[in-house]
Amino acid sequence: MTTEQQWNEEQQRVEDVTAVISGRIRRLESEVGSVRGDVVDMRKGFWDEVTINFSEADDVGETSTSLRQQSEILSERERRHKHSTEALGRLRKLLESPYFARIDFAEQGQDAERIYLGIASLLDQQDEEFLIYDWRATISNLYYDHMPGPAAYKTPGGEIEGELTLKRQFSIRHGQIRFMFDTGVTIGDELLQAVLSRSSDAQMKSIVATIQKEQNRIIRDDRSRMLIVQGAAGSGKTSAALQRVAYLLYKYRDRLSADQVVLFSPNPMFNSYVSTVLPELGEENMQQATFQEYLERRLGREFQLEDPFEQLEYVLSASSQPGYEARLEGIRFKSSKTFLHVITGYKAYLEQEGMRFKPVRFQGREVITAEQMIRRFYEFDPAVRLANRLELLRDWMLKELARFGKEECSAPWVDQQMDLMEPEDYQRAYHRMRRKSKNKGDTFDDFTREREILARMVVSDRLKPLRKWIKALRFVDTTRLYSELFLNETLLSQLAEHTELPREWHEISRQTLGRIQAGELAYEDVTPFLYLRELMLGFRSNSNIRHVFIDEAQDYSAFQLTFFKHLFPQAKMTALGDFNQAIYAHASVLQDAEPLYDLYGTEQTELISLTRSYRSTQEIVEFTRGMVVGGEHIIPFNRKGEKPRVTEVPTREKLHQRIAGNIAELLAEGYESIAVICKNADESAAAYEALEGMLPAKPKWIKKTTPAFEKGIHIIPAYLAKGVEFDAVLIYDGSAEQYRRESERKLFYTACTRAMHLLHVYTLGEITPFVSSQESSTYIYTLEKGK
Ligand SMILES: Nc1ncnc2c1ncn2[C@@H]1O[C@H](COP(=O)(O)OP(=O)(O)OP(=O)(O)O)[C@@H](O)[C@H]1O
Repeated sequence: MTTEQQWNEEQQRVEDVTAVISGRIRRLESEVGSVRGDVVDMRKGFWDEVTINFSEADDVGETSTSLRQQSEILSERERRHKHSTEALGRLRKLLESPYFARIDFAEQGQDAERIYLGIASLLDQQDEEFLIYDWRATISNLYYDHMPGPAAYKTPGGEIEGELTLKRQFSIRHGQIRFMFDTGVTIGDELLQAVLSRSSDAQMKSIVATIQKEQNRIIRDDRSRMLIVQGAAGSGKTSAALQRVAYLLYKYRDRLSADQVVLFSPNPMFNSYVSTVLPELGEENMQQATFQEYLERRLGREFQLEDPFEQLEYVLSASSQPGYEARLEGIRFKSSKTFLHVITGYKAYLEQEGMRFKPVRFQGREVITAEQMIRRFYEFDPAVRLANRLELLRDWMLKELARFGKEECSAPWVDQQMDLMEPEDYQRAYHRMRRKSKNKGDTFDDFTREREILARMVVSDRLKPLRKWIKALRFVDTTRLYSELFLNETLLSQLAEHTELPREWHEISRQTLGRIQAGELAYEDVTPFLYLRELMLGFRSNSNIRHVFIDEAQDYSAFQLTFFKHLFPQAKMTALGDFNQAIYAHASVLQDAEPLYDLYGTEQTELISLTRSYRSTQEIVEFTRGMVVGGEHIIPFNRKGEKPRVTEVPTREKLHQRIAGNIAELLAEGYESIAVICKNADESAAAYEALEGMLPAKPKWIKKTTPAFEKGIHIIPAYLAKGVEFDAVLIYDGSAEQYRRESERKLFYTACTRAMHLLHVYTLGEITPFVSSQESSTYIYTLEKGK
């Protein structure tokens, strides 16, 4: 316990530090104000101050120097303005809450130094001593990694040893200490308790004050090229990822900017959910994207692309349709290592034989036939890489096309076309001719030359799209090449190197080809298709990105991760996920970590596991962990709540009455975010329609396109609830009818683990085996009889 005197001393310090912060804010405000004034003024006067006179050659040089100088001054001021505005933002945050912890550390043989930790550093008036240390500074590690007693931290100059004599935590708001206490074993169980007991928010929160030791390892990992985090539901993977971004931006601030970091997340709503964490820490947000957005950008114009949710909806809802099992087998196969191997082997095969090209057609005639192209292509030196040979072919084709164009000038259609030409076209031709004649020293009053140039112009205009098409290597028939894998079983077996093909291969092929013919690509085909294309034509990459974060990494296949590697060749990767939440039908990259290690090699790869779950109460974790393999390793955080309830109802009408009644009670008790989690979109639609009129407040029906996450009552399919959390979760229908297949186990687990404080499973008829196989003491069961 801290004494009153200690409290008063600390309060006094808070006031002293706050006064320094206020002073600095005032100073910076007037500076920012005046810099902003300058910038605005300069913008206004920009063109007035530079002399524009292009009439004399000398003046041109002078003018551009003058322009350059002006623009340099302007951008320097803008940089300063941005810098000052950011500093001001951080100071305002510090004014709210200057620090959250104090540690006293005595280096060997020296007196203890008091170190206060906050979201940014602050020096005293003389710029000599740190009043606050940034939580990301090396010395701050002492707070996260050590309990009172002997302790050490690493600096670039070596390890500093000593003793941690005090570890104190604060909650400070508006210059007042709300609570403070000295902690022992772990980072403030009390503070963590307090933080976790709060109700959920529409936005994810920063966890700087309570980062746990194992999470700190993730945040500060500097060595690995590939960092894999396998963590239980609610173990703080996303939180740690975001703090890691903040850490990297701080540590490498002279060479890393926020736009060089990208976070891939499962859907747009999740993006909005996490978007405030970095700004809350005084940092600019990283880039955020979904993999689907990328795929759409690359292939969306050529095909109608199925998205992952459509695929999942099919998997969850179409089990009675013919061809269902084959599609499932196909999904698994197409995301497997074998298929990745098939695609890479196929490329090697194509270097020798089997290429497919589209002929160059002009007005219904084949200008260059596919056979000619194939012959040419395989005549190039086989030692030259496939992508380079395609470039050689392209150059040859462009020459062929030019030759064809020349010949075509005398074709009758060109004459006709020339008769239809407008005066502007003549004007253009005239100028062109003049230019050319000047170069050659000719005169241009020659009727035949005029005709010739006009004809060339007509032909060239007509051939322009073809040239563009050739330059973009669109003549490579990737669709035909990909289809070939499903048309030619012998070839596929050969490429699969005796790995047995799926049992229903014929049906899989039929489905794949059918979709391609209809101009569609199933989700499981999109990445392999694009991968094949990039292997042949060369990978498009973004070398500016230095850090890639992949959240919900279990939802990706090894194929997709390989893709990321090529896409971001200069980046380090952090992949965070939970194999127990792998809800897609394809093999999860986290199920078997081998492909992940293969990506950059064991040497450069590190795996960190998080087993402690912070989101849900102890009772909810004890209930949910029984549903998954290895669940016994998940450790609940010691926060008590009510046992989950399971209520079996006889009719749908009763189900809706009970859920509506329950929501009304929860709202009355002050719960602010409540989710009715359904299995899929159809069930959510039905639930929404039935419940909408029965509830005291309007619920939000969450769809895959919902852009932002808000507080309130949500009706949501389980797969969209991934990554987010709610105060109370009501499972709409946890019956055996809905959740019994192995693939549905993880979906059900994901749904239940979204609950922070309260979980209630409703079931229409017999309860899912994932609950009934549980220890009955982990939940309270009620059976409602009657019709
Ligand atoms: N060290 C911590 N201090 C305070 N809160 C924490 C800490 N770690 C995690 N939490 C809280 O636990 C909850 C779950 O965290 P988060 O969403 O990051 O977990 P996750 O592992 O990504 O979960 P899931 O895989 O289930 O989506 C959040 O409310 C987060 O604020």
